[in-house]
Amino acid sequence: MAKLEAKPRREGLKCWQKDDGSSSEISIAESSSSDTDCQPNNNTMYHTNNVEEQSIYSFPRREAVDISFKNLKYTVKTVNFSKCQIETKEILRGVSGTFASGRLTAIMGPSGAGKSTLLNVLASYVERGVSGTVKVNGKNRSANSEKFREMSAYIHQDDALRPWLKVCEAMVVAAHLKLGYKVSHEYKINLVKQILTLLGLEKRYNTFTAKLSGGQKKRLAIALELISNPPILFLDEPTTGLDSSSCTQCISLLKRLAQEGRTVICTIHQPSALLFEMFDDLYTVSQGYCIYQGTVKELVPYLSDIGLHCPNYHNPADYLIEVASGEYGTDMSKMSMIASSRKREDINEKLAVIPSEGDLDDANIGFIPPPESGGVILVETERQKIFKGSLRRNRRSSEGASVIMQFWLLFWRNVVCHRRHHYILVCRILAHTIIGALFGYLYSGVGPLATTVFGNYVYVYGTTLLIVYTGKMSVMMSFPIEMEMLKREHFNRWYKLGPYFFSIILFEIPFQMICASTYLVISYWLTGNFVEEWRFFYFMILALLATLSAQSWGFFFGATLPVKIAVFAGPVVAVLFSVFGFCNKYIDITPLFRWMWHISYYRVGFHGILNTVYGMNRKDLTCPDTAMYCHFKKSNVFLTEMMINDISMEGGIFMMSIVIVVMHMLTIGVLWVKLNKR
Ligand SMILES: Nc1ncnc2c1ncn2[C@@H]1O[C@H](COP(=O)(O)OP(=O)(O)OP(=O)(O)O)[C@@H](O)[C@H]1O
Repeated sequence: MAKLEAKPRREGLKCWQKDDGSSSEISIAESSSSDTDCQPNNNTMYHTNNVEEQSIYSFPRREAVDISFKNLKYTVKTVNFSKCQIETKEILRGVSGTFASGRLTAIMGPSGAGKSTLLNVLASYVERGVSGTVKVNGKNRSANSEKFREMSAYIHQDDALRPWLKVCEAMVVAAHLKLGYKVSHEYKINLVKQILTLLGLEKRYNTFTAKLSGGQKKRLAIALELISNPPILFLDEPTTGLDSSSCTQCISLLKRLAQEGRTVICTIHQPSALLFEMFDDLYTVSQGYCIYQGTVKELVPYLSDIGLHCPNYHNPADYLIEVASGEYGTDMSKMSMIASSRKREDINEKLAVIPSEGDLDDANIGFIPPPESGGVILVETERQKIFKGSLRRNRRSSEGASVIMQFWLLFWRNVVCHRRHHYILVCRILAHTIIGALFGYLYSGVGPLATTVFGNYVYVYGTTLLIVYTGKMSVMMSFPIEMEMLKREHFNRWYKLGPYFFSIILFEIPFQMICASTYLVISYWLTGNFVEEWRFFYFMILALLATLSAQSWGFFFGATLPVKIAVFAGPVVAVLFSVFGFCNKYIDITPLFRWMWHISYYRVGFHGILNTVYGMNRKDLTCPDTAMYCHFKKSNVFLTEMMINDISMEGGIFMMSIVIVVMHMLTIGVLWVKLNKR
């Protein structure tokens, strides 16, 4: 007990600390003097040097939200290879509890106890395999409740942030996405600065997120979610990877957010005594059981009551983990029974006044009207507008930005990130240019001659191979790299999948077309294939469709398979398709595999390109003056011998267009399942 009563130096923690260690006299106007992109029109609100004064202004207050859950179970099916059977593993074994508003709650327990799982289940991040009830202010919450998603934000352990965005840009994009365009730009900028100040990041306004420290990244991840002012915050191990000072900063920030009326729940591994004391409540999990729920202060007396005496001068958090790890031979199921039979008067009294019926999606949980006076007067009118807008939005349960604006913002973000990370784009263009010049040099002048038809055939073969591989491989990694960020942003309702997907492909498609065109124009010209404009036009159309078909397959593999499998499965499937039609004649293919010949976009592209070169009534090829016999003088002879003299150009264009559309639709489908079937 004596140990618990030794209070940390709260004065130093109460305020949010700036990165330079000081805790007051913050002037955003001063720190952001070099701002360009994110500068508000009227910055009067920030010309205060008084932290307390700034902290009066806060978000429109939302109704307090209490979460209670009963008999929550989570089971997964695992394959036992040694026994060749599927086993069911119970990870949460019927846990119950309550997380109250205005409290900072820690979910603690040894590694593998089920902390993250409990957080995932409560945040609705996992839905399959979950049973039991979760109530929000007494209303039943369904697993896929939109209302609950709107009320909560989930901040994951890994700081999945876009490294090439500045802090202010990341915040402003999030503000546009979450608040929509009915809210003025000035308000959003002010809000962004307000939040960054609150989190001690105002001096990092123009810093790239890649250059932030671990603690700053964590705070930025929280700041991004605070824009929509959610009353519930879930955080998975927010202190992992932070030094003790950053941990203290982070937890004191969470405490402050809780004190404003939010329900803040976070998992934590093994906090120091100082950190431990900063939490209000504690929920301890071990082997899927809840072995303690109550206030931090009550922990040591409670453990003593059940015969577990925390030694003097021992960190109670460490002792709790030792108990939960079974170091004192305690039976967790028995401890869980004792914990559940224990009454928590404070929480139970509070919950008793909440009417407990109906579903959350039918309930009107929204904003509390702002006080008539108080707050920063300069922005009061705007606040009122926002508040009313938020109320309306809340009633309609609608999104922030419209779908078109979501697309536009995400596209802009994508372009900015690529522009800053441009060496990959430059490499892609350079590679196509160099290989175009190389191929053009190797097969220089083969186009018009009857004696070099096979050389030209190899050039077309190499061309198809190149554009198919560059189309596919350049995008295969897009989604695996993006997936964590996409999951976080989509789960926290920043945007819908459709606008996100189109913002990606509408950058990649034109860029791949530019790359492929660079190669095609250079090599086509150097090989002397240019005869007529319309042939070149068909050549380009077919080649570009082939590269875009491959690209759509690349997106599909990237979205479907783990990176390590995608990088070899993609090329393997590409080779498989190339076999059926690249150099094979239809009659040589085993009937069993002829369907592959029909669906191979490789074959369609390759044959179509050859037809643009030698088909469609091409004039006689040039033969040597001395030649007695010139076999391929009539280019059609070559196509007949290769059994590709009856190519339908329109059919090929149609088939590859269908491949592109179908594969993109399948990719959207796969991503949708990954994001929504959790
Ligand atoms: N989908 C799953 N399939 C199989 N096992 C799972 C699954 N999800 C969680 N587990 C197992 O459930 C247990 C609890 O996992 P969880 O991530 O919740 O632990 P934790 O308490 O957060 O641990 P840590 O502190 O190490 O992150 C672990 O043994 C984990 O391997």
